[in-house]
This record gives sequence, structure tokens and C-alpha cells, in this order.
Amino acid sequence: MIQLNNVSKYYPAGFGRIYVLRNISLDIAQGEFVSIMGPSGSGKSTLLHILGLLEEPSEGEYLFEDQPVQKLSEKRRTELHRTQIGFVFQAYHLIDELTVYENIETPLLYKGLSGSERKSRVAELLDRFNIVAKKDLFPAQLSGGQQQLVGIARALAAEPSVIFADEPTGNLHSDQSRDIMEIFSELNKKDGVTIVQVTHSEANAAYGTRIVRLKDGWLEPEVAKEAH
Ligand SMILES: Nc1ncnc2c1ncn2[C@@H]1O[C@H](COP(=O)(O)OP(=O)(O)OP(=O)(O)O)[C@@H](O)[C@H]1O
Repeated sequence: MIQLNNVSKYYPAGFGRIYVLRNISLDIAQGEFVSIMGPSGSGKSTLLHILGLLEEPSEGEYLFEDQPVQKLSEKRRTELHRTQIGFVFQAYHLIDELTVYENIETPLLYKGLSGSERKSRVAELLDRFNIVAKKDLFPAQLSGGQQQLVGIARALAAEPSVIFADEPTGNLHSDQSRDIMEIFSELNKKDGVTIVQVTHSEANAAYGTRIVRLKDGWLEPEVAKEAH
């Protein structure tokens, strides 16, 4: 589903370059639940942003469902982003001026669904995440955990095939973190959604099926997960 071939990312610095990612080759199959781990500054968020089409590689190739992403037109790339990809941010990134209901509805407006289709899809998500009672509140009126539930509901609204999550529980307490990880695990197992998360937490990573480790922008050799 996802294939990176020799991807590097660098920024200009003085007369040279600072490499943030170096020669990354990575395959992720449909249905995997991958955790990206590594020390602060090792390039985890940059890698996730490239995978989620929020940033472009400096070198190398990215194939999303066999399509070379860099060769797609801007329009086609935006469409791919809106229809196939859900992104969950550590700091939620909800729209402050919109209610919970409207935040979740936003991706559906882009998708061109009818009013009644949007209504039933949002109702289903509110129900699934137990936030029906919060639907008319604004993000500032919610706890962090509730805001992240809205962030996940919004990411799922357009029924993406993959969710990218950048430290989704980084600002949450441990019991809230567990709830979010259980939601991800269920989405992955029951609905077959591919999940790629950046996390510092081994406990969160244990919910996944595979761990990918970065160090100084390099991908470390993977150790096969022991069978349980
Ligand atoms: N626009 C930029 N210009 C220059 N350097 C950048 C830019 N964006 C990121 N970097 C550098 O890239 C490196 C990797 O950043 P990244 O956010 O991917 O790391 P990370 O592993 O996610 O770190 P953390 O765990 O602290 O969030 C950092 O050293 C950062 O300073």
C-alpha cells in the first residue's frame, strides 16, 4: 500500500544541508498497525508528514497504492489526501470556531456528500465515540481526551484507508491514552484501517503489529515481533 524508496529529506544550512531523513526504504501493507519510534529529533514527524502527503521528500520515491505521489498533479494529490488519508495530530488541530459536529462534518463537505448523508455519517461517529452529548460544544469546552476523540472522528469521517497519527496521546493521561489506543486497535482489527503512529511510548507501540525505529534520520534494522 505504501512504499518509500530511498527517501531523503534535507534542509539547506549555510553552504550545506542538514539531513533529517536519510535513504529511507519502507513498505507498509494494507492492514498493518505500525509504530514509528526513536529519540527526539530523529525524524519521526517528518517521516509521518511525508507519508501523509503534508511534506514532500527531497530525494527518492513515494508510491501510495502503486501511484508515484510526486508525479501526481496537485489536484490528484489533494484528492488522494482527502479520500484515502486521515491525519491525527498531537495538539488536535480542531477548528476553534466550529462545533464538534461541524469539525467532524468538514471533511465530508470536501467529499461532496449530500446533507442527509453527512448527517448520518456524523451521527454514527458521534455515537461510536460516545460524544453525542458534546456535539454542539466548541473544542475549548472539551477535555483533551474528548478533543482527541473528535480529532479521530474527523480523521475517520471520509472513510480513509489509512490513518497517520503523530503522538496522538502525547497530551493525554494514561487512561485516556489507553482508550485512544483501544480505538485504534479496534479500527485496525475490525475495520481493516491501516494505522501508522508516531509514539514515544512502548505501551502504545505494543498495540500495533510492527515497530519501525529511526535514529539520526536513519531507519534501524527491524527486529521481528515475537509471536504471542
Ligand atoms: N523546516 C525545517 N528546517 C530545518 N530543520 C528542520 C525543519 N523541520 C524539521 N527540522 C529538523 O529535523 C529534525 C527532525 O525533526 P522531527 O520533528 O521529524 O523529529 P521527531 O523525531 O519527530 O522529534 P520529536 O520526537 O522531538 O517530535 C529536527 O532536528 C528538526 O530541527
